[in-house]
Amino acid sequence: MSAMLRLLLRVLGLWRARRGWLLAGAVVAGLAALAGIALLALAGRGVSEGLQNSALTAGAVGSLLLLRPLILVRPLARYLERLVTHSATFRALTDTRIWFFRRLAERLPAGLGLRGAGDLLGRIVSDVEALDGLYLRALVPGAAAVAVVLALAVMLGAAGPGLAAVVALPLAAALLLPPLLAPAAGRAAARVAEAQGQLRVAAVDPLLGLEDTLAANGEARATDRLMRAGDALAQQQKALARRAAWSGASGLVLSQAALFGALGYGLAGGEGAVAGSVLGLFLALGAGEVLAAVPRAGTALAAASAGARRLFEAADTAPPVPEPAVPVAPPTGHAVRVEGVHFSWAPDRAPVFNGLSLELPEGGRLALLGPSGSGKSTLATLLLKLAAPQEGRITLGGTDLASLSGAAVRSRIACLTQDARLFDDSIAANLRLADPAATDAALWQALERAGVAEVVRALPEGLQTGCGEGGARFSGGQGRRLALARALLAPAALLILDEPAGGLDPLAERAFLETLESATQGRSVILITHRLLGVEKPTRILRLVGGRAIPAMG
Ligand SMILES: Nc1ncnc2c1ncn2[C@@H]1O[C@H](COP(=O)(O)OP(=O)(O)OP(=O)(O)O)[C@@H](O)[C@H]1O
Repeated sequence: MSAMLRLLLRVLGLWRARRGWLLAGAVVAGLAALAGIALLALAGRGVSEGLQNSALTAGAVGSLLLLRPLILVRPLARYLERLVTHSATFRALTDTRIWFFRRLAERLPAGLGLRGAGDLLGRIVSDVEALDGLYLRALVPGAAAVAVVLALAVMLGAAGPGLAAVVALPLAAALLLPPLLAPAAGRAAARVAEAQGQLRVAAVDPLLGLEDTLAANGEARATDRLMRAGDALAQQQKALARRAAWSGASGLVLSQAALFGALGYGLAGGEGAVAGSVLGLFLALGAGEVLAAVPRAGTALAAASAGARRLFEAADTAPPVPEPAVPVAPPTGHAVRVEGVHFSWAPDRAPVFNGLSLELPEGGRLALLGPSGSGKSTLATLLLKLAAPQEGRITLGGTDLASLSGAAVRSRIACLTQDARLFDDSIAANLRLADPAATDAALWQALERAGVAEVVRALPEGLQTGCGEGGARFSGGQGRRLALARALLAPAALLILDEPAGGLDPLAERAFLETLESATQGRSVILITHRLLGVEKPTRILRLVGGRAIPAMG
């Protein structure tokens, strides 16, 4: 329980900025519940006065007159409760998603790594969504139920302490159900969240690689995996539902016990106890409605803590490249020196670099060759400060990358890879990722230099044309040129081109490399490639061999 409590308290900590809304929601919910209780208390009083006196007494008339405004207040309070609690939840969950996204962005700079897209999608969508139960299905109904039980105890206590004991005690016991049931439900909810994650991976993975799935006739296997994941989820959900049903039934038993208590009080007390008994019956009925939501609070707490655990698990992994506590000011120059760098991706992985050293003066054009797996892309990752060397250092304009913020490094060094992704947005929005303040004229200039302005001009919607997911609207070559235009827009002095023409047909490849040569004039360039076609004009050629760079002849 304490682990669960810690998780839930940490979630509430994330929602600190929304505490005004959250508190207001709980207060309005408490007031709405109390309005319902007041309504039934007045009705009970009116009925018991009527039972005791044959004629309508002033008290009975007063109660009935007060009922009228309360009948209106109650639905209004309910409406307000929904409005405020849901607004509070949406705001809190939005904050959580943004917080989680930021944490992921800091922790996965070199890509998703071993975490699948489906798994992370599940965490950012469903696990965050499960947190709404903490507030909407646990804290809010809990606050309302506590307010109601307290009000009942006071009102019935005034009528007779015995009455308060037989009615309010079973209802107060119902308040203990969520904390009692939550730990066991928590384990079931954790299994449901895990199974949901597996289902999402089973669905998203084959869809992300749909062409490959179809090409390998893998639909049947993908469907089978999906079905098994669905069955496993259904089984875990059934187990959780069983727990929810048990806790619902226990809550109902306690509400019935309160009703019987009121009835028994009347029967045992004779005529003098009728008024109290009727009041007790009405109040127990009214409280039953509010308390009906309480047993479910246990499962909601469990589901929220399972979601929180998965969220924090991903959010708390150590960032691969810690930011310096006080970053130094970015240097003015942009010469690069790699000095005795040792690097491996993980302690149990073979090192990629064993004392790598190289230099690139300002304005230099370095071609970096090497067989597959020799670490060419890894060097780009280190230069972009998306990973950090375990030994040695890399300097930019004489300043160690370790003492610069990642953002400062990436504002001086831009990268274009063969996998450069166009996002499902307009051409303009895709280009402005590199420079949000760029004017339309600057966009056109970049498109011109990337040799793709003609293509865009011919589109009816021009810069506003949507690219489709992954740039599906364009051919491979066109997409590459749009990505180049984006890289050119970045005000970076050093451009890393990682297999920029990879995957294009020989003619398109040559044409694209020619465009690159002219478009990147005036900047330092590191061209990562398997082979040189002769179009490139490097000032220096190095080959990566055995984790070091040696001069090469192309
Ligand atoms: N993000 C990553 N996480 C873990 N390991 C990685 C990552 N990127 C590369 N590696 C590993 O580092 C080693 C070097 O890979 P890298 O991609 O740098 O080589 P490369 O020379 O660019 O190869 P290619 O020419 O095939 O692209 C490989 O063993 C690869 O598995």
